[in-house]
Amino acid sequence: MSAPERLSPPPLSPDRHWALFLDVDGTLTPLMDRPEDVRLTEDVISLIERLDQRLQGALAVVSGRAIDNLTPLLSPLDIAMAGQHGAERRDQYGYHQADVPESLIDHVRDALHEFAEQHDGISIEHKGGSLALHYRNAPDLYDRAREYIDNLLAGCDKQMTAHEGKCVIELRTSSDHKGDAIRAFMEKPPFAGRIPVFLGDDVTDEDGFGTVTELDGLTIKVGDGPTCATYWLEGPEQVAQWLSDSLDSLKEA
Ligand SMILES: O=P(O)(O)OC[C@H]1O[C@H](O[C@H]2O[C@H](CO)[C@@H](O)[C@H](O)[C@H]2O)[C@H](O)[C@@H](O)[C@@H]1O
Repeated sequence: MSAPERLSPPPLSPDRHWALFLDVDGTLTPLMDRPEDVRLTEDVISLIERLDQRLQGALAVVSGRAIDNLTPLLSPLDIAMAGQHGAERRDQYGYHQADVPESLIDHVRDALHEFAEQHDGISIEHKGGSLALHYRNAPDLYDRAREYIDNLLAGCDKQMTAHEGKCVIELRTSSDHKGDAIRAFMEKPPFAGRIPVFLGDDVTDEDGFGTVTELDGLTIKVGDGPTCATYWLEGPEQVAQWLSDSLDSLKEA
């Protein structure tokens, strides 16, 4: 992986059939101190709605958030979604979730809350089948948090794995990743037979870029950081502009 070359993506052209996959935090919306304070603007919601119609439903958000959390965030949209980095998916075929060993999740959740109670600025997000420890408001505590998590997971026979994101350590039981979710969507209508396009900003989006590259699609990295994506956009504002340009371009069909 290398730093992106900062090649601007062209808008989606009307002569091809595209399937659009969108990350949420850092891509559709700027990062904020607290995940629960994030809102999508009405403009972005409207763009997604019109693109979803134009692409005949071949649009999905692919997020680290839980679907239960994405649903109100994206309201009133009723679109395909993958949550918890691919551990769950919801589309016209129903809801699919990787197996969740609940006693393990409960044990790890309690241990993480214990750590958070002892360390100001640390917060825990419980997503159902996975968990996240946020340290954006206490970045100096990263080393201590990572060591605590490594010890905790070693004591659980490594049935969960830890993944780094932006000021967050995500703990998952599922080995599914964003690329697996995109591949699963691409196997069925309305996605099947189309060219996938994925926009994402974080380390965990690299799995999505890898899969989309294998499927001969387009990959767009948002913001700084090493990536295997081909194209680059500076931030959520530029993403919204690209979505708007793509919508205009697709209307020409
Ligand atoms: O895959 P995404 O849709 O980008 O979700 C990744 C994680 O996003 C959220 O955390 C991040 O955004 C927060 C709000 O801006 C920020 O406070 C935090 O530091 C970031 O890591 C979300 O809370 C996580 O569950 C997602 O996995």
